[in-house]
Amino acid sequence: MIEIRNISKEFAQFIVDDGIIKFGEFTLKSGRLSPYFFNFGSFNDSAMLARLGSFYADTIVKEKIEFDIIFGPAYKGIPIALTTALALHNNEAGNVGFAFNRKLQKQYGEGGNIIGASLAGKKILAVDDVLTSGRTIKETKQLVENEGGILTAFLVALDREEKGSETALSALEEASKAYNVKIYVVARITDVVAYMSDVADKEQNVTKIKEYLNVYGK
Ligand SMILES: O=P(O)(O)OC[C@H]1O[C@H](OP(=O)(O)OP(=O)(O)O)[C@H](O)[C@@H]1O
Ligand SMILES: O=C(O)c1cc(=O)[nH]c(=O)[nH]1
Repeated sequence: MIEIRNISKEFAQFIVDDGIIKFGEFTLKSGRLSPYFFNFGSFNDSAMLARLGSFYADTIVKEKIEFDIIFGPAYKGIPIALTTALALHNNEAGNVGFAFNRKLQKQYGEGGNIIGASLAGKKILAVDDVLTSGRTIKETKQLVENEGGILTAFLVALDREEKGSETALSALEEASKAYNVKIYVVARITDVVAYMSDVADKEQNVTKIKEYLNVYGK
């Protein structure tokens, strides 16, 4: 019998077991105060980075995401774009172009704020670490359009499954509709909660995430 992979479950296990999910008090970009944090900076060695890239690449293949260029919004999107492009290449899924931006415009040398493949006239898949309010999707769309590209897809490792700020929709649905972009995720916070609920000594932190989701969850 062929066993079907559950990429979301595997990713939840990876980020819990390797301590990527932190607990404490964290102020988010949205201003919300969260008891947990998906800490991208903890993917801090080559083995973890390569494994992370495989999760993005496997999701791209599984979801049959169509795009011309992978774009990584600064800062954390930059290493994600690189490791995803390399993972796709190593999977023999193909050779893909990638680009990323500088947060500050460079005034000398080659100048500008985009590095890598040209986005002009291309279908862009942006990659990022986490989706909370969707504000970064709006910012990325603007960056891509400034270069003449079309942001068609956005892939994040973790959807925190929070509510949107403008409508009754989730942040993901709200952003997808407002910016006309398909949003894909490797895993959701409920996958993380499900995995943590099966592991000893995680009850307190599971309760904290659930309490947070009772307030800010979709
Ligand atoms: O859905 P949102 O509410 O936009 O929140 C999620 C974004 O916030 C953080 O980025 P930040 O702007 O802090 O960027 P950096 O640390 O990668 O520079 C995070 O890396 C996501 O990109
Ligand atoms: O919303 C954010 O700012 C945010 C949430 C999270 O879990 N991790 C992160 O790096 N940023």
